[in-house]
Amino acid sequence: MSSDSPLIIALDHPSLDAALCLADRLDPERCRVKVGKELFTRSGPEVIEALHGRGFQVFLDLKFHDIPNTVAGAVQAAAEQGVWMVNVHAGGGRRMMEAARERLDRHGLSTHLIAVTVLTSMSAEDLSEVGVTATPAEHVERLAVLAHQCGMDGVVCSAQETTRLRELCGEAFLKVTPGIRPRFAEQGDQRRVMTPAEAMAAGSTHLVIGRPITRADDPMAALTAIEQELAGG
Ligand SMILES: O=c1ccn([C@@H]2O[C@H](COP(=O)(O)O)[C@@H](O)[C@H]2O)c(=O)[nH]1
Repeated sequence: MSSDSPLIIALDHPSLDAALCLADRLDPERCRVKVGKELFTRSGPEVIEALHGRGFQVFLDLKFHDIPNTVAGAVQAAAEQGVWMVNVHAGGGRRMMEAARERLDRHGLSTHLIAVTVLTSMSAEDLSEVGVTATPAEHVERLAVLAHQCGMDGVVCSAQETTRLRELCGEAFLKVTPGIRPRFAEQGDQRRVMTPAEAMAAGSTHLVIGRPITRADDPMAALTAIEQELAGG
């Protein structure tokens, strides 16, 4: 089943059962789902099969970052499980991203391959502490242009950067944006945030939303409120 919705729900749960409990309340026509490091490390590929069995398209968010040969193999393994999207860190560089692209193409695997630019939890101060003197926006632009040149289908960035990336990399280049915070939600550890409606207006193609839904007292009511915000109501 495929969804026209831009919403990707981050199933950041500590067990397979907890993740499927929420997935069973979600509708694969209304959203996609994301499996990240915690859930995948606990449950392994079984979670992907279980979500596919329920009709969901799955973004496997493991942010691969290693030498080119290792990342190419990991991306191939993910794509062979039939996931809709997989990602690598753009900071792994040109040869790493090109190796991942080449591996998927050589095996005729159509999984979307995207690159993480600067984590949405990072501020200018965080970047400077790890030796990056550019602003988050400047560094995102640099990494996104590199990812585009390397044949990535898009990037993970914050919604604050998408307008500029649309100019630099075009409409078709995917802009997958976590750090989405509806007005009712807490910011938590995220630093470069936007509301769902602001993010779509700025040019995000997909919105990744976790805790504002998964930690809500009523997750389905939170999802409905976000859908209504996006519908302009
Ligand atoms: O830059 C990034 C890349 C990935 N993420 C992931 O998205 C979700 C966001 O969850 P929230 O609870 O809505 O903050 C989470 O799985 C992250 O690992 C990100 O936030 N920023």
